[in-house]
Amino acid sequence: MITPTFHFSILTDFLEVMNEQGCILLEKLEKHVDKEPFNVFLDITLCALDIICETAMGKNVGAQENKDSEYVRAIYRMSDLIQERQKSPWLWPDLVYILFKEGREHERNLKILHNFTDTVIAEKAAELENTKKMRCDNDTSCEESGSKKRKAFLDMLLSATDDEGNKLSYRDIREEVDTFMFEGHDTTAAAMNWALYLLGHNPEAQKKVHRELDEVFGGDTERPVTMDDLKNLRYLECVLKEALRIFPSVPLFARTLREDCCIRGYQVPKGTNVVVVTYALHRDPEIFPDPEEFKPERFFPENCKGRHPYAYVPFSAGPRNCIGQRFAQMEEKALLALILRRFWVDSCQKPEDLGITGELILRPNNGIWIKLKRRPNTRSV
Ligand code: HEM
Repeated sequence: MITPTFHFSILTDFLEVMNEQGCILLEKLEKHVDKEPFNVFLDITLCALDIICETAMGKNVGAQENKDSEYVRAIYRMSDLIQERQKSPWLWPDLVYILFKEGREHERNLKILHNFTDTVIAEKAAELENTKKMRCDNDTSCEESGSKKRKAFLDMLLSATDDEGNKLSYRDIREEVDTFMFEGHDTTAAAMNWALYLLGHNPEAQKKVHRELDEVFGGDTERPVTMDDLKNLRYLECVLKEALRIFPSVPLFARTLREDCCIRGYQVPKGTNVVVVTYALHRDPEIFPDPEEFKPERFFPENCKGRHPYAYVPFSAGPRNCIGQRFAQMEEKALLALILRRFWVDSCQKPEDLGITGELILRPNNGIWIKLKRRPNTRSV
């Protein structure tokens, strides 16, 4: 019911948001050009948060300009609380959790998030009622006093129906939007940070990205990235795939076996919980020789031939795979293109300085420290 909402035309609308928010990010990065190393992790994360808020809910929360807003603080506090709770089995029962100060804090923050989402849903539902009375040109863009109105994922959910014509309840919609808010920005933010870190350590690969960007943009560092540009950035795509191989944003996920199966000669009965550790799977030297080496060429079409489709699964696979995959790939590519067509990146950390942790998301606990230089021969228009 939801997957079709990710069709091409809405993704084009989303690219507009990515360009707008990407420009704000670029202005923030400009301040660091030719200066000391700085930690780029939060800048990229707040940009990804603004993008998901606007595309999922149609609401600009301005996190990049105001990281201290109540809603933004509640999102980050909730992530910390959830991760802490996951590691503390005695806090798992709800009745016990609420007796602890963390449990009460969890309740308070959840209320802030739900109030925000409820208000946005109510506003959108009212807006939808109003626009129904107006002429809609097609199912992705409505004409209101002559201007094209951008659609958010929430608009799609409000009008989505199943095969019998039933609509989603407000509660279902809120759950979907909240899931998107959480799944849809930390993952892409981590992926973009890891890609910058890897490029900053691999100047040859970075030069190839720059060459490709120059071919596609002709040295123009200002114009928005288009869908056609994204299609032409083939080497950058391989870079992003290789970054997700080495540092998969979701380093493991679990499934319950629905039937008995045999894994490497071991009989595993149905009902067993299995964990797919992508971080390890992606380092199988038989499939990816020198697995710790960053080699985007591994993902050239000719080099992928014959590779098992489940040897590389950063977005999982099968019926419960990631529904935001295309969105994520588009966001990563667009933002990396915006950043790299303007700047040269140097990474300032050794792998052991990263403080890699893999709880819900594979993160560098110490941030990503980079230096930026302006690229020569780029022109503003
Ligand atoms: C680089 C970015 C991303 C990566 C690596 C990623 C990876 C994954 C993985 C591995 C799963 C399966 C998790 C499990 O089964 O436990 C998943 C599920 C999911 N992802 Fe993503 N994701 C990314 C970005 C996004 C974005 C941008 C969105 C939304 C816009 C999104 C929405 C979802 C949702 C809703 C699910 C649950 C699907 C279901 O259970 O049927 N993801 N993702």
